[in-house]
Amino acid sequence: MADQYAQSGEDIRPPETPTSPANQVKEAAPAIPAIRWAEPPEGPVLVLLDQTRLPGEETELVCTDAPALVEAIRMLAVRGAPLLGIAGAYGVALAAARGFDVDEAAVTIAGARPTAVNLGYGVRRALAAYRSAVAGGAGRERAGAAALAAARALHREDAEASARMAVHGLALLDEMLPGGGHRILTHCNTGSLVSGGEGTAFAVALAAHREGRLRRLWVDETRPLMQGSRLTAYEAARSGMAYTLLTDSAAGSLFAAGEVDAVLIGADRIAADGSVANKVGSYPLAVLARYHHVPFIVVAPVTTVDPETPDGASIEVEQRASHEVTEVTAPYVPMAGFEAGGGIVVAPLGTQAYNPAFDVTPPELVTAIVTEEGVVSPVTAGGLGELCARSRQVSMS
Ligand SMILES: CSC[C@@H](O)[C@@H](O)C(=O)COP(=O)(O)O
Repeated sequence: MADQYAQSGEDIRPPETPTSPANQVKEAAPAIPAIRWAEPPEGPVLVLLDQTRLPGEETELVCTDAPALVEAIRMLAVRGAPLLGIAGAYGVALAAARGFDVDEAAVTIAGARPTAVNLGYGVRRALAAYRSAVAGGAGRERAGAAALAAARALHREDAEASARMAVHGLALLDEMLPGGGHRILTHCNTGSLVSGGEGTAFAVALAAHREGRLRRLWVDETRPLMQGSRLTAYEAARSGMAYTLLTDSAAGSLFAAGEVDAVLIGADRIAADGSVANKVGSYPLAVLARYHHVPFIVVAPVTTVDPETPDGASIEVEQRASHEVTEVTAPYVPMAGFEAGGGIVVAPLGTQAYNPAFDVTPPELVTAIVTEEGVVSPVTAGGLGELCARSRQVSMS
């Protein structure tokens, strides 16, 4: 493997020790928060860090109503399961605060993308708070305040969950890989850009980095929208961790070279049987991990477990436009209507692309699921009964 690195002309070998000076701990999160609520005089508005512009520009996108938020969600300015939940909750509060039809807003926001279960959860939670305030005699303003309080609570809880996932995930890594020096492969983006805190899978890698136990984060670029190269590499670079970017299709040779100790990914929806929907390309990694006897670890909050979806076949996988594959846009430039991306064309005009945003990994390929409540193996636990029960409790709170 060392020879192979040398041939590329660039020495990307892991540092001699995990705590070498090059591996300094810095702040991973962008200077602008992924989401924030602004009160008057700026608001009431919902302000998003426009993730389509990263890593080139850190710019904000201001949403004044539900249709603007729906567009931001569809074009992936705001994305990732936990953050979609938070955005959904704030979206309901926004509709209330600005005098729009709250029920209509809730329906359109919840329907913006189908796979991440957290989006609907966040919307329902804020809507329930709004309705219960109305039922209790509150006027529009007080009911809106109740929806906003629910959104803020979800935002805070997600940050707390993220911190606890990091603790459980790092303990699991240390148990599975005694000796430290973890070489972790991750896919898509699961850091502070998808969370009220430091994220899911990325938060675990960050914890390992801070403890001096991360030797290298291997970052899949994540075709076609490059969440890995644009966002995860950006967060990894900011944190000062040792990381290397690879094309998705290079993962096989990386496993074969014995360079991966564990795979850490997030999830958009976990079915009751332990099937995991995550960014397309996750399932092939699970197959590779099994073949190479490498743990495949999923990190997600309890709210991503969906007791109402019995199995993987029941998960709706979002299909996205052909142009995301037939054109290369860097950064991804949103265009009205989504008919064309306005990028560099890399396929014959008119080519139809198969472009599922997610794939589903069956439970037998999942070594462990890490939540804020602890670690469970879907196979040895015989399903996710307890986690489902917990998720039901949380979603009714
Ligand atoms: C905690 S993030 C888990 C997933 O939401 C993440 O891996 C992912 O697949 C995001 O997909 P995206 O299409 O960018 O919203």
